[in-house]
This record gives sequence, C-alpha cells and structure tokens, in this order.
Amino acid sequence: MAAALHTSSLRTPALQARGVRKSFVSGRVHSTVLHDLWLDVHAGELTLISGPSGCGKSTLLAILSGLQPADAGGVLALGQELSGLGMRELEYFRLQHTGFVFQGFNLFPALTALEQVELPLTYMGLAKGMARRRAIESLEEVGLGPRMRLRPAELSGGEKQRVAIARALAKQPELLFADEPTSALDAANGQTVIDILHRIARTHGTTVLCVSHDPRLVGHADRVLAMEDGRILSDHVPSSPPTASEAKEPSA
Ligand SMILES: Nc1ncnc2c1ncn2[C@@H]1O[C@H](COP(=O)(O)OP(=O)(O)OP(=O)(O)O)[C@@H](O)[C@H]1O
Repeated sequence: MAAALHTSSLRTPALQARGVRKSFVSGRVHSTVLHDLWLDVHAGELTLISGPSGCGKSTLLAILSGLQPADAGGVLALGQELSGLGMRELEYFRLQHTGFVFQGFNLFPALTALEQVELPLTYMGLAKGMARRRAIESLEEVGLGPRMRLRPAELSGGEKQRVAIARALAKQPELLFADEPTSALDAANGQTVIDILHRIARTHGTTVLCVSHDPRLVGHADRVLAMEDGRILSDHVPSSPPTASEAKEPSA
C-alpha cells in the first residue's frame, strides 16, 4: 500500500473519484451502494477493482466512466469534471476518450470482426481508409488478424472478447473500462484477455480500469483495490503473478 501511495503521489491521476456517493431506491428500500468514495487511477496501469457480488464495483465503473451520475461528489476524468458536462458533451467525451469491454461482448451478429471494429471509428469521423487500417492493426494486436473476416457465430468466446477489446483499442482511448471481461470465459481465455488488457496499459499508456470478482486476475494487475459494501477496503500492488496452480484454483 505504501508503494502505491508513493508512486501515486508522483503522477497526475487520469481518473479521480472525489467523495462519490450513490444510492438506489427500490420501492421503500433505500440502499447506499457507494459511500463517500475517494480514488485516484493512473495512466499506463491496469487497475483491478475486486470484491464480492453486489459490493458496488459495476456502479463505481459506470460512474467513473460517465455512464451514470453520482448522487454526490465528483469525478475528474482526464482532468475534466464529468458533472460539468451536458448530455451531448458527455457522449462526445465518451466517444473520443473511452473504450468499453463488457462481460457479454456486445457484438453485432451480422458484422464481421473487421466491421465491428471499424464501426465506432466511422462514428468518430475517421476516413474509411484510416478506419480500416486502424481496425486491422487492432485486430492483429489481439491476435485476430487471420480471423477478421469471421462473424461472431464463427468465433469462440475468447475470440469474441478479443474482438471487443480490438474495437475499444482501435479508438485509441486514454481510458479503457472493462466490466467482468473474463467471467464468460474459461481460465485460459480469461488469462489471455487480462494479459492483453495489461499489455495495452503498458504499451499504449492507457488507463485500464477493470472490475471483476474473479480472484485469478489479482496477480495480473498493477494495482488491486478490494471493495466491500460500497467502500474500498484495501489498495495494494500485487507482489508477484500467481503460480499456475493458484491461477487454476480460485480461492474465493
Ligand atoms: N439501477 C439499479 N437500481 C437499483 N439497484 C441497483 C441498480 N444498479 C445496481 N443496484 C444495486 O446496487 C448494488 C451494487 O450493484 P453492482 O452491480 O454495482 O455490484 P457489483 O459489485 O458489480 O456486483 P456483481 O459482481 O454481481 O456484478 C446491488 O445490490 C444492486 O442490486
């Protein structure tokens, strides 16, 4: 923890939560999901938010990425206070600066891998040739160059998730958010996906924020924040990657 705090103090965080609070109301029940949460997330690192189901991980990710507003407190993303942006500005911010990877891949069944990756680039206004070049580069980076003409039905779960990562990566976002990216995958594919996310953080200087309750991912992150009941209980740098047997046997 001391090491994390020390290195953190030397760099400007790419993402900051400042006293973020969030509650949901269901009928008469009012439950606070995030309690006055403070957090700095740094560029070039894979930060993992771990914790049991229902502790507030996805809600925190949604707030930090501007998908949901906080009830109180603020979020600074790339120095921009998200609550100060109107809906259109927020959409534009997300389009230009963020990439998302979700548990369920979110691919269009009718499109080839290449078309899936090209699509957001055209929304961003890139010329066709440039969009194609970037899409091919990103698919090659995740090892899918030879499979770029295939549709989702012809791809394995791990390959589908790699298409989703290529789609996010091709936008060249400063911020990459991943919500349970490995939970639909077996151990080997899960490991490939987390290794790719880690490499993206290192080689592109991207801020990668990943939430997962999969304990196998802990050793592969640069920093691990453990959440429980809407609070961050610990913040540490994993000392070493897990052994092969640890990676195969989740302990929690
Ligand atoms: N839109 C909503 N309306 C009401 N309650 C919600 C809503 N979104 C989330 N919650 C509640 O907030 C709590 C935290 O949910 P969240 O999805 O952030 O947890 P999580 O840690 O990501 O869980 P999991 O690992 O199962 O995905 C849960 O109790 C959930 O039921």
